[in-house]
Amino acid sequence: MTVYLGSQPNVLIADNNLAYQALVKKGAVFGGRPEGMKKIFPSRFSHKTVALSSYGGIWRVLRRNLVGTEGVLYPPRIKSYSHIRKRVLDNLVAQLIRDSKDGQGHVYVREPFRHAIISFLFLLCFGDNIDENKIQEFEATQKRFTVVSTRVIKAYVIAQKLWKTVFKSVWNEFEDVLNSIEILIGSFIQARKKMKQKNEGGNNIESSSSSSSSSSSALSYIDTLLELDVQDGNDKVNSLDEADILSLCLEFVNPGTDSISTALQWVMANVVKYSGVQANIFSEMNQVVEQGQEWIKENDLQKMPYLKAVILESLRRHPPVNLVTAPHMVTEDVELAGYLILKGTPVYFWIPDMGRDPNLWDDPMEFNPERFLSSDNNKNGQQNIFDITGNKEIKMMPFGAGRRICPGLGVSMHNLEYLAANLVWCFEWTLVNGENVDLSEKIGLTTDLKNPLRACISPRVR
Ligand code: HEM
Repeated sequence: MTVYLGSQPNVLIADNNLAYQALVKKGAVFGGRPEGMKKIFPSRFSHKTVALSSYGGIWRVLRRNLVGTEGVLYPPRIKSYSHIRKRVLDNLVAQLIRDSKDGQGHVYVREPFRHAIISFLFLLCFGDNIDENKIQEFEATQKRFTVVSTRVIKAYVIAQKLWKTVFKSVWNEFEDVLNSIEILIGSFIQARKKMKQKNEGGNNIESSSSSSSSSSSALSYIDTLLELDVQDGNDKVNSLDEADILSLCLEFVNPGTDSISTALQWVMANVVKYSGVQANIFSEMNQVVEQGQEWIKENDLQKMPYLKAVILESLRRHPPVNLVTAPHMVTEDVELAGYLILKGTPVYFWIPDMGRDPNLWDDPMEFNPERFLSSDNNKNGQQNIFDITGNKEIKMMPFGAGRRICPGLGVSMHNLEYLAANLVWCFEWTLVNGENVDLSEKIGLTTDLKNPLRACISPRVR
């Protein structure tokens, strides 16, 4: 049996409160991962990743390495990657200007956004000194990997254990793309190892922050993985092998790329559709940044509650991830709302329903950022900030909730705010003549716009 929480036709139980109980109160019980997911991928592809590990020792070590105090996604460290974000922003703005000249003023945003996000995650993963052409090579291979992986999953759903025999061409294609990825990532790992050896005895890897020199600087995910020891049952401590590192790097770059870039596309679709929203963001920015400032800086963002409300409203109304990326599995028999859910049962949470519950939100299908602007002020005179983690109650859960909550939450929110703010600061966005923005959804691994966003942009003069 499979349990779905949400209100889709095949759903057994529909209630936000149940999601809260399952994910937060009984988090450890609902924190497993079905074994079936691991069987899909061949053995050379390691299963030692955060998302695929069941709740327990290995999961804890890998997750702490990612988001704990020594990790690259540790929230206070996120701002220290501002040089990478600025490099990505400059490229994105230049690309949009080029595209708008070719397209007589209008641009399609999906590919430029995707390239910006993959560049950011790539540089965070493999080191901030890598050239643009390597990013492009990786992006092309990664795109192929995503396409082929989707075929693999379909083949597995149809033929289960026999998929490699029944769908031999898919298997060959998968082997081929894995080879390319292995070679590419292997070369990044070697380059990073060499650079570390060169720096040994001298520079601390975190100390400098140059972004263009060949001796890189900011802590990268690869650095943390190369140093990591994992206890593999029976008290045996091992360092990660190359297959583990490969899988962890893919886990770092792949899901984040599509989810952040799709989320950014939804934000900008609403900005273009509702000119009042754009005007409010721009007016808020004008009140907090200095005159003539060329771009919105990281520290400016915390003075922009309206911008944050727009991002939250977009994630509520259009969560990019629909079913929690990987299904949860119940690790022991548990009772939920009178249902006995047996150990080993996969449980899916239909994320969009959680944020569109009419019992919790007025006019849930309306795009209304003001709903996040609480009139209560706390002691410091700052606006109360909506708790997106769901720790107190679940009203929406674009990043999941509980122990398995997305470790990329902090970096994703920060990147979304930074990029959306700067896109409005650099350009005025308007509808292409005679067109409206179509907010219909296309549901896949992420929920994308059915018709990719196209808009006119005019650089703002300052
Ligand atoms: C807008 C951007 C993003 C959204 C909406 C999103 C959403 C999600 C959701 C819904 C889950 C499932 C949580 C659960 O199982 O309960 C998840 C898990 C995960 N996400 Fe994200 N994600 C985003 C960005 C990222 C980024 C940038 C990274 C890494 C750099 C990342 C890495 C992961 C990992 C490793 C997990 C598995 C966590 C675990 O099993 O403990 N995500 N994400």
